[in-house]
Amino acid sequence: MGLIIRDNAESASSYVADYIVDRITSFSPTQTRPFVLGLPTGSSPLGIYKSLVEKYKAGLVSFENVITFNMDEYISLPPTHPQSYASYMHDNFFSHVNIPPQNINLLNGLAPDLAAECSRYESKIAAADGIDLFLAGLGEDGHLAFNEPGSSLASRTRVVTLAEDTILANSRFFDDDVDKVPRMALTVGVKTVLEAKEVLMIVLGARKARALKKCVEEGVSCMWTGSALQMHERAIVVCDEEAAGELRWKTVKYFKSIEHRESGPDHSPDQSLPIRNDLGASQTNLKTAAGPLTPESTPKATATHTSSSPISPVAETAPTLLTTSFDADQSPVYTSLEKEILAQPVPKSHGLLGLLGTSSFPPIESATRHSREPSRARSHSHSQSDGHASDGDSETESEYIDLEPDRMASRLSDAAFAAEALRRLTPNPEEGRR
Ligand SMILES: O=P(O)(O)OC[C@H]1O[C@](O)(CO)[C@@H](O)[C@@H]1O
Repeated sequence: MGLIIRDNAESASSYVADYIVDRITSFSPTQTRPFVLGLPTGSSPLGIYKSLVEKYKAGLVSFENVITFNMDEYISLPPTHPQSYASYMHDNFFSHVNIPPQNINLLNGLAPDLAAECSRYESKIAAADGIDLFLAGLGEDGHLAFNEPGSSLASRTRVVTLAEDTILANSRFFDDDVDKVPRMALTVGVKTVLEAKEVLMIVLGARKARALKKCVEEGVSCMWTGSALQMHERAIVVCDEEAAGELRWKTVKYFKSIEHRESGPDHSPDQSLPIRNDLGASQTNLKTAAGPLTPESTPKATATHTSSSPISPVAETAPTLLTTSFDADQSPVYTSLEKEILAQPVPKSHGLLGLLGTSSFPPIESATRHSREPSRARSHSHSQSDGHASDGDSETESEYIDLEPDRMASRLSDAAFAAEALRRLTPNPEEGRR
């Protein structure tokens, strides 16, 4: 999952609008090969729709060969109701662009058989050969479409009961009267969204900060269904600074650094947008924890491995960035980012050394304590004084600080090998001072 952080809602929305326009134009849709776009409602996408309408009016994009599927609709509101999502889409987008009415797909919250309506919708998505790009928002309770906390991550289009949090949040569109908010809705499922070829999620404002943190920094959970995007190979979350307000500094720094490293001082942030490549299909400059994929950073002659498994944005970074490509002399070909990582000092962690595959190991150290008996005594007296039970063998981290040559080396049968082992061991600096 990639994360793009912009200063404010306007620049985040314009990033997304540029992205969508680029995807549609590079796809070059035709009547027989239309571009299929999934769409959300709510306050978050308003700036995106405004920008898309402007771009259409400026002749930068056409929706003539675009098919849309909206993600959700309230049950019981007629399409003409000002707060129905059908009205919302008509007012904010469809009536301003050249999309043919037959290309618009909306869930009908008044259908006599709601279950049949949901199956019809899934079949229609399948008949359109799936959704190319699903634009999504995020609820304050972390919902993706109307997949409220507890929704199955394998769910499909269905009838749902809205959560109290959502009813409260959406009451602002119903004269602040919670009683006017419908209690039920139709929504595409989490799996329906995950099956899209690409997902872009817009998250704006401080009231989404907690949900964004849950979805980006914590595990995939049915209690925060937006977190399911971690399982998608082509998912990007675009947020503003306010929504990013509860993310860890490490997370923000990491994702910003990917963008900056990619674009560099001479490149505009537009370099982060999808770029059409000469293979015919449009290729997206995705920001993943395994590094961005761009035609520039992925020369055709080389193969760059990017993991398709969910990757924590916070934890492991460097090991996943190593390119597995080689030039004619079988020497590894590294990107500038990888060269930068490889130039960094080798961490003094034995666990990472193996992953880095370097031969410059630091001297072998033994974790054997200088003397076990005094340590036991310390541990024992400590456990007695603080009143906690102890088996008398507990070992605290501080007890491991004193290192000495591994005495086991002297027991090696091969004398030359033992001498070499002893020579390479690091003596305990305290030893000499005693
Ligand atoms: O942007 P808002 O108004 O906070 O709504 C969040 C999300 O909730 C929904 O309204 C319900 O799915 C989405 O369409 C929207 O993305």
